[in-house]
Amino acid sequence: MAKGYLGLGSNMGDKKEYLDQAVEQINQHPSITVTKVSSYYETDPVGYTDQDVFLNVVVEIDTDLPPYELLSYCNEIEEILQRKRLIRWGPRTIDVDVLLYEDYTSNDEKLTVPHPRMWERAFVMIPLYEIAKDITNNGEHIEEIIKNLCKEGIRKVDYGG
Ligand SMILES: Nc1ncnc2c1ncn2[C@@H]1O[C@H](COP(=O)(O)OP(=O)(O)OP(=O)(O)O)[C@@H](O)[C@H]1O
Ligand SMILES: Nc1nc2c(c(=O)[nH]1)N=C(CO)CN2
Repeated sequence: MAKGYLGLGSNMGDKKEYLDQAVEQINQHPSITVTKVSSYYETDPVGYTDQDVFLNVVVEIDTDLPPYELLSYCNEIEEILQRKRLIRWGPRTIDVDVLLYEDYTSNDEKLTVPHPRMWERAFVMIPLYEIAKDITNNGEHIEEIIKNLCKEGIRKVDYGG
């Protein structure tokens, strides 16, 4: 069994509903169990900025799927939830990224793990820190990494319940 972390983002339509459906789909796979879900964060768009704000969460999973099969399943969920790929870093109903998979590393274009841009993305690191306090990157603790990130444009959303 491997522990992994997935980053989810949505900035079209009912964003919370897309995130909730994606988490449900992840958990429905017979070889994946969702063990933790972060709070929801409303985040200003990074990269291509002329688009709606995102809603982001990070989930922790236990899985028997090997990394590429996990990626395929993440892509399948994006298809199911009808993500449209029109503009790079542009609007999407749902984006599911593989952030971490145990201590596995891969530099393949199809699957780069750890996700190559995660360490500089506050919309990933802040929800990740909520559910994984001991992550390190090249010996640097997640707390230190977050200290050096711009936290503007990241707002925790309380949906109640
Ligand atoms: N760790 C990873 N998680 C998800 N996709 C990955 C990963 N590493 C490489 N990829 C590849 O990245 C490709 C493009 O992914 P995608 O369109 O979701 O990028 P994006 O979400 O717009 O941007 P970003 O990768 O910066 O988050 C996918 O075809 C996928 O194979
Ligand atoms: N705030 C925010 N910005 C983004 C996001 C995202 O999920 N949240 N995803 C991107 C491509 O994966 C590009 N920019």
